[in-house]
Amino acid sequence: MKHFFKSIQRFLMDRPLRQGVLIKNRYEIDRVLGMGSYGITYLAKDQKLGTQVVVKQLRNTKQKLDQGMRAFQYEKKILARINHPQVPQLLDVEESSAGFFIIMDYINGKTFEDLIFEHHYKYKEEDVVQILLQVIEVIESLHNEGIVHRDLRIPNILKVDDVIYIIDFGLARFIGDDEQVEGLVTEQQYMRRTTVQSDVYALGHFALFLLYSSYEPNSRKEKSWEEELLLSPELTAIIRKMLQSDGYYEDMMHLKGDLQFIADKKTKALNF
Ligand SMILES: Nc1ncnc2c1ncn2[C@@H]1O[C@H](COP(=O)(O)OP(=O)(O)OP(=O)(O)O)[C@@H](O)[C@H]1O
Repeated sequence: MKHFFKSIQRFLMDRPLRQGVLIKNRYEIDRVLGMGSYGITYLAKDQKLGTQVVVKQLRNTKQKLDQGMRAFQYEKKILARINHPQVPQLLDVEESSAGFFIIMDYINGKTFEDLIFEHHYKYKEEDVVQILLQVIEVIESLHNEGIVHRDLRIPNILKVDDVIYIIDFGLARFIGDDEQVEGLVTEQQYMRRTTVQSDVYALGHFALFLLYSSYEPNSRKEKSWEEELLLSPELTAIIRKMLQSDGYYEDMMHLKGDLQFIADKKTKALNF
């Protein structure tokens, strides 16, 4: 019974804000975009500028938990540090009895998850090389600022008119700012390390996700991605190195160099 009342209380406390609610007397809630474990993300309107913004609210039930508050403060600090045109900019913060909110740019685009699963885009090797080069350009500058994203997946990489944007810095960390990763399975551990290699590793999976969009299975037998995708030996070697199956990339610059080599080779072949 006690447990039942507790869950009802939690449900009521964590109900998303209604449409029309004003944050900081300025940001008018429109609708919920997503509900994560610590936060609720809304699309809102900045009444002063007439623009759309994203409001991320720390769940009321998480305010008293160290972990929840730490996650909120960390995301705020990371966004405040980043100043990149392809990353949402931190616009405002509200920390009062009304709640804890981060206000940032709204990136009105399509995620690669939307593009693959809703719009049925099929990415071929050349496309993937070009997309990776664009993503790496952004990530490399984050790394130069001492930040690792640690959650580079298809729902967090967007396209707006052919320009790539990176969102969701909820798991981002300053490089070397270690934390416990016990209890995670090996693959998660790789992605959660606070080193640049965790982003390289995640981008290896991102690349495979894109490449599988144009894969048509022709047998029921389970095979490795190398056997299924039949990529060029050069791209196979690069992805294997990204996934640390065969050496590893020290940084994004080396990865970019290898990808650029493939891209240039393709252009040269076309010019003949
Ligand atoms: N700046 C932004 N611009 C556009 N859409 C955004 C932005 N930030 C978040 N979103 C969208 O809002 C939704 C929820 O975002 P968010 O990533 O913050 O939380 P989540 O994915 O639900 O949870 P978690 O924090 O556990 O990843 C996602 O669909 C995401 O695409």
